[in-house]
Amino acid sequence: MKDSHNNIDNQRQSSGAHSCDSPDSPCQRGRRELEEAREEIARLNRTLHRIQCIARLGYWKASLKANELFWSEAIYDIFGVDPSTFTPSIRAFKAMVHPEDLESVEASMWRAQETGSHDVEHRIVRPDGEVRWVHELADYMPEGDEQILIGTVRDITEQKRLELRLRQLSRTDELTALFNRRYFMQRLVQELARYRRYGRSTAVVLFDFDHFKRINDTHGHSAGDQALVSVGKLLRSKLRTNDIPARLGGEEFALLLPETSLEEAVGVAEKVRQLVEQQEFMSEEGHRFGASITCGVSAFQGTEETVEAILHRADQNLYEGKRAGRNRVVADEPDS
Ligand SMILES: Nc1nc2c(ncn2[C@@H]2O[C@H](COP(=O)(O)OP(=O)(O)OP(=O)(O)O)[C@@H](O)[C@H]2O)c(=O)[nH]1
Repeated sequence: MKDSHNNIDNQRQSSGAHSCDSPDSPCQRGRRELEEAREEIARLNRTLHRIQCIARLGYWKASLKANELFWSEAIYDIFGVDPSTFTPSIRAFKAMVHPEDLESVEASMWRAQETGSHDVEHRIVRPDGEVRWVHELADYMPEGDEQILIGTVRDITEQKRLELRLRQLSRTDELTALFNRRYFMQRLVQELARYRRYGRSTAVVLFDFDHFKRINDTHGHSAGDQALVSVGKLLRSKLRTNDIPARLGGEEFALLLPETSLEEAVGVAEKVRQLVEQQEFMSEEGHRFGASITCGVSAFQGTEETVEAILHRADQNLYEGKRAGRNRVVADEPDS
């Protein structure tokens, strides 16, 4: 009887059907394979995380109704929060969106339910106060009655910084740091559209230095340049923030004054004229000298108004001021 038991045990052990002790048993092999698979997944996750960090890209899944949000590790890095203490939720995410961008983020999320895609660039404010730009791209995938968004978020702060810098450069006059002619003309076209639509009064002042050639000849070309720079500083510090002071080229400047009547624009031009008159400029040898400007002022008027017409009137007024003796402001006749 005992022998027959031993035989059965031997048979079981040799077939390996029920023992996990032997390293070659299917049970142990299974455990090893499972362990290796886990390690492989962990390795892939680390690689994926690394790649996401390099690309500054994270992925997320949001359940809109349940207010649930899953974040991949890279998003915690981008948002500057600690995964061990921060629990993502749609509410918590929205609290970190820059207040000025929240409306467009929410609008894009709602639009996604119709168009199928969520695509928005916006700023976030991290807990340390740093503001970053992100680009979110997601697909809308309803599951039953749950509204699911699955997507990516990419840190585009550096790209935005360069973009903003480029935009700034493309509209800035190099010498005076005022706006350049191109930007002035773009804004003038926009303001004309606003005037036509809402009837908002907008005025233009054109001015240039009097006898600038003499300034260059007497005090040196770089003193002339410095005079232009000083006027740039003066305009930037003395005008309202939504006024557009520009250097059109050479010693010719322009002010685009939104929400400003002809009468008010004459006041602004007169103020600038007096400020320039009171300013002391410096020659290359360190000698102080004075200068003056002549201004031509015009404002949008009538239903047939064009950009060319308002600039032409302002230019004619400037010419008239030069002819009448310089250092003065000449404006359109009201309702001319
Ligand atoms: N320093 C300097 N001079 C410039 C610049 N652009 C133009 N000028 C000079 O500005 C002078 C302008 O001369 P004009 O157009 O005859 O005018 P003006 O001498 O100011 O005389 P009025 O405008 O009639 O009062 C020229 O000598 C130009 O060479 C600049 O960027 N820097």
